[in-house]
Amino acid sequence: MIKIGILGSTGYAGSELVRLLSSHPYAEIVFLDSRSYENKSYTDIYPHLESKLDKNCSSIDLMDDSHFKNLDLLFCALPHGLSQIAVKQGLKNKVKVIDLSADFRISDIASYEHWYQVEHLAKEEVKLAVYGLCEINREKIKAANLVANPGCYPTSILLALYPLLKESVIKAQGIIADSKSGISGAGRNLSDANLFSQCNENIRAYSLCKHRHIPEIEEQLSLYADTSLALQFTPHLIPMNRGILSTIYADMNKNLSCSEVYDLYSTYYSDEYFVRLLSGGKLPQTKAVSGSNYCDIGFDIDKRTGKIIIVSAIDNLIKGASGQAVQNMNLMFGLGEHTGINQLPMWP
Ligand SMILES: NC(=O)C1=CN([C@@H]2O[C@H](COP(=O)(O)OP(=O)(O)OC[C@H]3O[C@@H](n4cnc5c(N)ncnc54)[C@H](OP(=O)(O)O)[C@@H]3O)[C@@H](O)[C@H]2O)C=CC1
Ligand SMILES: CC(=O)N[C@@H](CCC(=O)OP(=O)(O)O)C(=O)O
Repeated sequence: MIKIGILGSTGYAGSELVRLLSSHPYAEIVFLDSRSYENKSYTDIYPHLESKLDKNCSSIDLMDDSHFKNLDLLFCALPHGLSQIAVKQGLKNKVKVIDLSADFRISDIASYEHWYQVEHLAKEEVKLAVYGLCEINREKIKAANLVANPGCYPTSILLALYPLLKESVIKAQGIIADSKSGISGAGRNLSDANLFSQCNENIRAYSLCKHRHIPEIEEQLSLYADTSLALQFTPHLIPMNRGILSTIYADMNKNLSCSEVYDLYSTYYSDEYFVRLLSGGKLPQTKAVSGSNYCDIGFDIDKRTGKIIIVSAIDNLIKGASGQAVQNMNLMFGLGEHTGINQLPMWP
């Protein structure tokens, strides 16, 4: 069994992790960290896990090495800026770490500090981190001690663009990504902007030209394209609990038909368990991936404008966070990649 500690276990990402690990055949949860619910039964907070998990929360003092003694793996599901000391302590105690925050996703520390407006306290560890987009970095993840789990918007955009940039099918400059997210993407913390009465029957764009995922996405896309690039990214909040739909516009570099582009995508993804390529005019929708670790991708080419429009859908809390984190765990511990995360989507 893999002995696991979870920091930030009561947040939305943390609680989905707990749900998935509770039925994972090789996972044993050692501690469920929480500042706010110390000594409370986890199922008092999350009743859907009743009789599946009999454990109280504990507030973990990260400076106490004894917490790491019996651990194989630490998941950090804390808000960004708070994982750095935890990761340092985990690695020092020879525990593998998967961090769900943005703290280790960006290799350019100056860029991280600029976009996140915090000083990085674990700069050396950033060099050890592998960007945990499983379909693309699988071999590196298998050997990693520290995995930076990708952001939710980045996962939906990067998987959609990877084959096209690798094969220079599209121009690297001028890509536009327009994404919509359900409200759980904002986490469980109370905020005026996330009140039901302000989100329901409402759609709004936010963080125009300055969303914190921009440097993360650009860094990865630049690697695929082998040139630096700037992405136009606009996120929207929509009145749903979960789900991300990204619509991405790019200029074609080559005069290819839809079936040729489909074949190209297939060479990258036909063996990928969690990427579903849609054909025959079908397009992704959030409900068709809800509750699952799938990323659905569809596209069309507009011959009038010379653009390809790619649409991708994920569940922000699963492939966009906790499902991908478990996929990373499976890779790091030599398990079948879909162990514990092969739930089919819910419908309706
Ligand atoms: N929500 C999503 O769709 C996604 C989230 N992520 C990432 O996962 C991480 C967790 O996100 P999410 O679960 O949404 O966030 P939440 O706000 O829902 O949960 C974070 C949890 O961390 C704990 N915590 C510990 N210290 C602090 C602190 N100083 N301030 C606030 N909370 C604290 C809190 O639990 P307690 O008080 O019990 O200790 C809180 O419930 C973030 O880094 C986020 O970026 C990544 C991809 C998608
Ligand atoms: C709807 C909403 O507010 N979404 C969050 C992004 C989700 C998240 O938690 O960020 P990471 O993926 O980097 O961890 C936001 O825009 O900040």
